Amino acid sequence: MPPSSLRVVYAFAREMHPKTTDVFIQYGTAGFRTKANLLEHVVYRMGLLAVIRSRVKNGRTIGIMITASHNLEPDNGVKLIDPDGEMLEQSWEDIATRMANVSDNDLESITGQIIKEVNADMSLKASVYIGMDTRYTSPRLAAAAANGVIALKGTPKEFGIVTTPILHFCVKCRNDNTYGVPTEEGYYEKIVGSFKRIRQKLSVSGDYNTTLYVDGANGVGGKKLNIIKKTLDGELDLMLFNLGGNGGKLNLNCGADYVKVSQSVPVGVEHVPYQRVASLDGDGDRIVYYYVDDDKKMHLLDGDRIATLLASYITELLNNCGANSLKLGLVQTAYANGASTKYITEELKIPVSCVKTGVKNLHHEALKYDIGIYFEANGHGTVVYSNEAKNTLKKIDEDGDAEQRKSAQILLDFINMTNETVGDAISDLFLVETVLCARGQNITGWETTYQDLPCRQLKVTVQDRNAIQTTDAERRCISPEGLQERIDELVCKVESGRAFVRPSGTEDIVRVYAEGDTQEVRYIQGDW
Ligand SMILES: CC(=O)N[C@H]1[C@@H](OP(=O)(O)O)O[C@H](CO)[C@@H](O)[C@@H]1O
Ligand SMILES: [Mg+2]
Repeated sequence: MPPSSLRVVYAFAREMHPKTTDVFIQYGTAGFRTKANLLEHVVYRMGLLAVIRSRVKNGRTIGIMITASHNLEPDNGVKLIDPDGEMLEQSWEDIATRMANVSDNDLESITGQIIKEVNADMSLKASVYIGMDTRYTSPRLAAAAANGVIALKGTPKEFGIVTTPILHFCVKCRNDNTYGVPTEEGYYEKIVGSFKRIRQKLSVSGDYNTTLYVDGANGVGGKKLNIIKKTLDGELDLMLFNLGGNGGKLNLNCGADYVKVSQSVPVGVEHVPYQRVASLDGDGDRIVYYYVDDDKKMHLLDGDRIATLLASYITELLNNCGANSLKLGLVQTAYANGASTKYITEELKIPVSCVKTGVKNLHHEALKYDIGIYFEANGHGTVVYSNEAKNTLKKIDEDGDAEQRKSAQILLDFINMTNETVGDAISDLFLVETVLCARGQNITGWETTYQDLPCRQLKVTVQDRNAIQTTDAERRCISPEGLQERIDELVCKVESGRAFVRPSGTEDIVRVYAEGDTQEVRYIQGDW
């Protein structure tokens, strides 16, 4: 592109999407996230960067998602999606941060520098998919992203309001047409279609009940389930709550993050004892389950539970079809409940690894297995399958005996129902429902597999959260000096005690996590 036309681009940026704040913003665990009114220039610049990234990837499609997930309505955010539907490659996070913080005057020269550094051929075509969540600030930001793409002569395609995982899925399909059709309908066809196919093979039996209540967090996930609900032909009876009407506010006292962190039931949901409820987050990439008992006590079945449920079922199917040579493993973070890790290692006898917080870290570790299951305790996770795993199962489906073929077919549908690009509340919901149905199990049956250790998570505001540095997958602190020794002193007095602190990558706070064998311990050690 000749320099004169680039100059027009930057004049346009100054005019239409000026940088109005000097507050430094960083590409964190899940992209840029802050108050929506501070983001317009950042999103425009991410439009420019997505075009550069697409050209570095030979014109393959890149995604831009406008969302602040579980944050409250005044916030918003933006993140880039790489061609395989994965989170942006880590080395580009610094590039994104540089581009977001430079002054309007220096935008032109920095962009030029970056184009050189990454060796982008600016004569190539570039394609960018743009999606957004339901926030009232999202359309304006999505338009800024599209302006950025057009400015560098890329081709934007706007998907409107979609869940984050739907956009990841579409990006992947656009670059790999064997995965599916890159549209919202293509997504339903693959995920929901596979669910219905499996249901034809499994009869509803035992304690399983086809009614599922859903807390939609007043976000996009509930809205999409409302579309899906009409196509389920009675295979699953969804009762949807918190769909954004009746004055319900996005993520306010509802949704997966609220339920997990506050360990309380969301507002806006009718509570019937022992009825299982699935709670989604604002952009539909996280899910946790819960129920209330006769005493109105809430029982939470979080991401660790979902991971163990899926891992045990997949192991069972692998054994049934004689594909035991495939290596299956589970990936967690330090926030995983100690009881779940013990159950996975001692009962399921499945290898488990612990990595740093953030889905990208879990995803990459999971890819090391033939079948890698990863979940954050907060309900963000999925399963990834290697080509070797898929081919082995297809071969069994062709050559195996009747029993083996039956299990291989169920597993192949199970794979099809999985959004392998990223954690996906809708896909995970269908996976969980499939396992419970196959086992004739209700939510209390699922819960009995192990008992969670009581735990608490707190947020602490400090002057400089980056003063805290960690090691060993964030489980130990190396700075400031003396902090880890003090934690150790407290923890060693507690049976099954474990605690750690780490700076958040999405909020300006430090997170403190502690667990022990009884809830009371918390009061004895009042200063936790
Ligand atoms: C303890 C916790 O839940 N942390 C969350 C949170 O990250 P922090 O870096 O802890 O702020 O947001 C991430 C993005 O949604 C999510 O991946 C992660 O699990
Ligand atoms: Mg989310």
